[in-house]
Amino acid sequence: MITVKEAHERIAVSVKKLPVEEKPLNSAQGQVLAEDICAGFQLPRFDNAAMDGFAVQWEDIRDASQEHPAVLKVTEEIAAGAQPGLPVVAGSCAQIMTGAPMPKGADTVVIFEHTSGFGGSEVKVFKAPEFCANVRYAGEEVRPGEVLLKRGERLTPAELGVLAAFGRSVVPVYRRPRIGIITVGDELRSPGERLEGAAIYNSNGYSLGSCAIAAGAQISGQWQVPDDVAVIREALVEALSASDLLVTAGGISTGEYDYMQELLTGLGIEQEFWKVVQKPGKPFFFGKGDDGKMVFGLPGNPVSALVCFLEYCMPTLSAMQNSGYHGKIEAELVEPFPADKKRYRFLFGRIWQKKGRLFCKVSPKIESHMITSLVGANCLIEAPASLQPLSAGNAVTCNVLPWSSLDE
Ligand SMILES: Nc1nc2c(c(=O)[nH]1)N[C@H]1C(S)=C(S)[C@@H](COP(=O)(O)OP(=O)(O)OC[C@H]3O[C@@H](n4cnc5c(N)ncnc54)[C@H](O)[C@@H]3O)O[C@H]1N2
Ligand code: MOO
Repeated sequence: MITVKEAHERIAVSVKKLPVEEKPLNSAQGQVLAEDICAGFQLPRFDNAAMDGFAVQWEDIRDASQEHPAVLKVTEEIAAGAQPGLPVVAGSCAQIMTGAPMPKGADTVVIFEHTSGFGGSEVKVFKAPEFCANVRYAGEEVRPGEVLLKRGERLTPAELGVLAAFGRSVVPVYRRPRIGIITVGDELRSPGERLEGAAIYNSNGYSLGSCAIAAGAQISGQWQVPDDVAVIREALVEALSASDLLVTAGGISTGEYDYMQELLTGLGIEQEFWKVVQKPGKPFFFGKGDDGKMVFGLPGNPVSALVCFLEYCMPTLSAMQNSGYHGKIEAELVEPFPADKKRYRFLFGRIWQKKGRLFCKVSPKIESHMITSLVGANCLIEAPASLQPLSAGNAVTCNVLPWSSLDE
């Protein structure tokens, strides 16, 4: 048996980064940038109107009022995407739309609500804005060559919007990890099937698959197999050839029908460790193929499987994409934490913020078969082995779930 820390270390040194690929923007969401992206041009590219109205020389309208409007000759209309034709000179102006380039000579835009309106050859201005109001200046947002996005950033709507604004149609990203998920057990049935006798529904396939997608992975296949050596072996061979990383759940303990460890090593997966001093998830297995493919053998209990995935597989999937994994934070217990006497313990719970301090408590259901202990949880709380339960007021480490956030 090895410690949680050693398990992390063994896994971390085994990670191999995935190759870089050029991906069309509209299919790159959630992938990780493989290069810094610099601005190819300034933004805005040219001075332009921030509001619909009239591009004017401020000197002409500075004293305009309802009673004494300034009257200007309208020389042209400039729509967004059009080029101005004539310069604005003293006594003249151009009707201009938001985003349209400012004509030469104009320094200010008067919004149309403060004028007699669009359409005439003359316009009355009833109210003057500040000098240079309603103009967006070339380069005020981004200078040419400026680093816009850094390698290692995950592409969310924000990054995708920025890339598109600079005309990128493809983007260099680390390939998504292809993950194979095998769930094992004679008792398993898929949701939608009829349950008979002592059968149960396969929840691990779904919860682990969902975690993998949250980590930016691509599921290469899901295999739900009975406790049958030949069938499991076939699934393992298929899944290994289709995946960069393989996760199995179930059959990894020491029961009569727990074949996974033997089958994996029999297929040439070199065992790095099997069994970690943790609760839940003691019979956790990790090994590598001679091609470096990583194999995680998770225990079948639904909470144990998820704890192992969150603690070990999520950071691995991030590291394979050269992306950092969000850090853990400390919070103060408001209720006791049932520390284990011998094993490092993980329990789902809630963390929240109050007056600048972080507090947490464990979910009411804490056993490793209780999948509903996750409902309403937003973090995984952890604590080293201790002969006494930890009391309210003690600090513990929390890992906010990747799909959750801190409560206010
Ligand atoms: N004598 C011992 N018995 C057990 C030990 C031990 O050390 N000595 N370890 C216990 C611990 S801890 C765990 S965790 C489990 C892990 O066992 P396995 O990985 O072999 O898992 P299974 O036996 O296949 O299943 C355990 C449990 O989980 C249910 N299960 C399995 N797969 C799914 C799934 N896809 N969806 C929902 N539920 C699933 C299964 O029906 C069992 O109830 O072993 C303890 N026993
Ligand atoms: O360690 Mo097992 O994973 O407690 O349930």
